[in-house]
Amino acid sequence: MGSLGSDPRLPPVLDFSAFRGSDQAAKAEFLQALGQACRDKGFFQLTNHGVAASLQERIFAASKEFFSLPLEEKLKAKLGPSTRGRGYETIGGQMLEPGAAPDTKEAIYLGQDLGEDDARVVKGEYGCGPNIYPSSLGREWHATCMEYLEAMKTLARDVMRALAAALDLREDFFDRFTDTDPAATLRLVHYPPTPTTSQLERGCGAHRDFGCITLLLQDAVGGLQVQDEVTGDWLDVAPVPGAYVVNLGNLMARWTNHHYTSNTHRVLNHSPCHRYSIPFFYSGNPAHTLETIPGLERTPLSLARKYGPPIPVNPYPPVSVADFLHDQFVQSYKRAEEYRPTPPELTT
Ligand SMILES: O=C(O)CCC(=O)C(=O)O
Ligand SMILES: [Fe+2]
Repeated sequence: MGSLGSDPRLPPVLDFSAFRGSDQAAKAEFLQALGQACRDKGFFQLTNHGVAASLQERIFAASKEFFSLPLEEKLKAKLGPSTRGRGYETIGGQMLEPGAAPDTKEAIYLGQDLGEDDARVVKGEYGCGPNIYPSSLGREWHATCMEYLEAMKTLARDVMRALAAALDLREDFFDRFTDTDPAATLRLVHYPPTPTTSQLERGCGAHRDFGCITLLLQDAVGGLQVQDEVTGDWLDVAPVPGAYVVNLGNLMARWTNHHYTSNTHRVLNHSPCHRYSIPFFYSGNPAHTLETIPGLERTPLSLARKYGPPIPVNPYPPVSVADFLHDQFVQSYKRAEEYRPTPPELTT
C-alpha cells in the first residue's frame, strides 16, 4: 500500500481488499492511509475493488461505440434544459475552469433509467429522468451501461463505508443517505488529441467535483492532473491498469466541515491518442438536507492555520443535496455558453 513512485504528494494507491477482508491489522492500516489521503489530498487510487476487468472492457467498448457515431446521431441525444441532466454534451459544451477556454471533451451522462411516469420524474427531481441515447445503439448498449452503473453503486456504497470508518464514525453512517435512490451518474467522456500550444486550452478545465465521491476509470493514455495545494504544482495521476481514481467532491468537504478535502484537478490530452475516461458521480439521495456531521463542527486545525483566527465553527447552513449539485452543474454549462474568445490583438 502507498504511493506509486517516489513523490509523496501523489494520490496513494490503496488495496480495497484490506477493507473488505478479515485481517483487522490490514484493515486498520488501510483506514489510516485512507483517512490521511482524504484529509490531505481528497484523492486516492483503489485496486482490488471487485469490479470485473471484463465489465470495464465492455463499458470502454460501449463508450467508443457511442463516440464513433456521426455527430448528427449524437446530437439526437443532446443534453439540454429539458433532459434533466442526461444526454450528450458537445466538444466545448462545458467550461469547468473560469478564465480558461471551454473544455475540449465530449461526454454523455447516464443514470438510472426512470420512466416518464416515475413519481420523481413527474415531480422534476434533480438528476431523475429517462436516459436518452441514439436509438441506433440498441438495448444491449444501454444494458451494458446499466450493468456498469449498478457495479459502481455497489462499490461507491462500500467506499462511503470506508470513508465513514476513517472518520471514526460507524461504518453504516452514510447508509441512510445512499440507500434510497442516491444521485448516481455515469459519464462517458472522450478527449480527442489536442496537441495545441494555447495556454488556455483544457481537455477538462481545473475544477473540484461537485458531489460526494467520484469513481473514475481512466484508460492508459494519461493526462489527468491533480494540483498540489501547497505548491500549486500540477501532478500527473499516472493510470494504474484497472484501478479507480477516487476523489472527494465539494459536497463531502462541506458535509465534513473540511475534515475531508476536495481537490482541484484537470485533464490535458497532449498525447497523439484519443483518451477515454468514465467518471461515476455519487452523492446520496438528492432530497436529503445535509448538515455538518456531528462531531466535526470545529474546523480542522490545518484549515484554521490556513485562514487564521477566528476559527470558524460550523460555518455552513444546511443545504439540500439537489440544490447544492444543481447550482454548480448549471454554472459550468452557462459559462461555456457565454464564452467569447478574446479577439487576437490587432497589429499595426
Ligand atoms: O476524465 C478525467 O480523467 C477526469 C474527469 C473529471 O474530472 C470530471 O468529469 O469531473
Ligand atoms: Fe472532476
